[in-house]
Amino acid sequence: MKIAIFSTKEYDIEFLNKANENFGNVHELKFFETKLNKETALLANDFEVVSAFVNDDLSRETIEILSRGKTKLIAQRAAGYNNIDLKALKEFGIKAVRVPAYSPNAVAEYTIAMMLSLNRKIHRAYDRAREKNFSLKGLMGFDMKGKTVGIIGTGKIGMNVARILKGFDCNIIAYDKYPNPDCEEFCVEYTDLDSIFEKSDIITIHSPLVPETYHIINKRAISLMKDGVMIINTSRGELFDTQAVIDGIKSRKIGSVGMDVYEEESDIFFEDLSDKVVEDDLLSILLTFPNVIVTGHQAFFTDTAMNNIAYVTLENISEYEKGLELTNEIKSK
Ligand SMILES: NC(=O)c1ccc[n+]([C@@H]2O[C@H](COP(=O)([O-])OP(=O)(O)OC[C@H]3O[C@@H](n4cnc5c(N)ncnc54)[C@H](O)[C@@H]3O)[C@@H](O)[C@H]2O)c1
Repeated sequence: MKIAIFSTKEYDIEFLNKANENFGNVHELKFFETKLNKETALLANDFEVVSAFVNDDLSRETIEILSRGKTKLIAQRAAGYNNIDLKALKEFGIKAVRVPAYSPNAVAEYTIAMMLSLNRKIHRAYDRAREKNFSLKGLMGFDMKGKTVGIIGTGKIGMNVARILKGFDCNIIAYDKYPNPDCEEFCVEYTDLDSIFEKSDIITIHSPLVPETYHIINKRAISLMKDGVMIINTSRGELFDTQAVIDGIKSRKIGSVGMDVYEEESDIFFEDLSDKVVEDDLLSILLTFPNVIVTGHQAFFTDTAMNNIAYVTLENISEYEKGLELTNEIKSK
């Protein structure tokens, strides 16, 4: 089957070609480096299957253009699918599949890496050592043992964060719209959202981006938090009200922030902009703070995750091709 694969970097091509060998190279993969959006959708005119990544824009307009061509299936190479208009998919008779769990460990481990780096100021010590500055001034952290960590969203990733934090002897509290009974073994105590804000030394978010979670970290939430709180977002940028987070850092209410995602990341992340002027003022401000770590949506990026993403994407497409039930179908509500 001919598949138009958008937003591809060298590493995507490598892993998808390798996975295709497992399927006897039956899939005809056409790689497009460009993002999929209403301007580029015509490139997929002749393809029954289109594969997209997190910052591809599958809004109604894009889907309508795809529907005028041959496209019948969107294969999302990710777990989250907030970039896809599900109502439009239904309207235009296009199905979508995703990779629900390519490696929750990858994202959970990265979340912990961010926590530890911010706490122990590894990012600052690294820069200092390169300048042969071995002063410890400003590098003091805190023991993780006994600290209260609030996890918002205890699905596959949030639960793995709890599993790792149990090893640090943290006190783990959580909020989830649908609490996960499997989390109990990691000593997770469920509570309401405001209590998470009020009681946590560290808050980490692992819920999807849905209308209820949009700007879940906002001015009001921040006002309830402990002074010096650490907040980590490896989920989706829009869970942060970025301006409110910046204000919270400036007022010293927030002690540190780790962001692997950003509200306006779609034209910025995954690109090398090192010789360009970045026009995004909020991002520019965030990058000036010593107590903020911003990374470019890399929490998923391990060899295990890349293998799984490539393999499950092609398996999803094979199911479609054979007319089988789509195990990982994204159902419109
Ligand atoms: N940075 C990255 O590289 C990266 C990679 C993969 C996933 N993610 C993000 O991580 C998110 C979580 O992934 P997952 O695999 O753990 O998903 P999951 O579906 O297993 O878990 C999500 C959890 O959030 C809960 N939830 C749903 N609505 C909620 C609400 N309104 N308030 C609080 N909790 C709510 C669900 O009940 C569930 O327990 C994804 O949606 C995606 O946005 C980021």
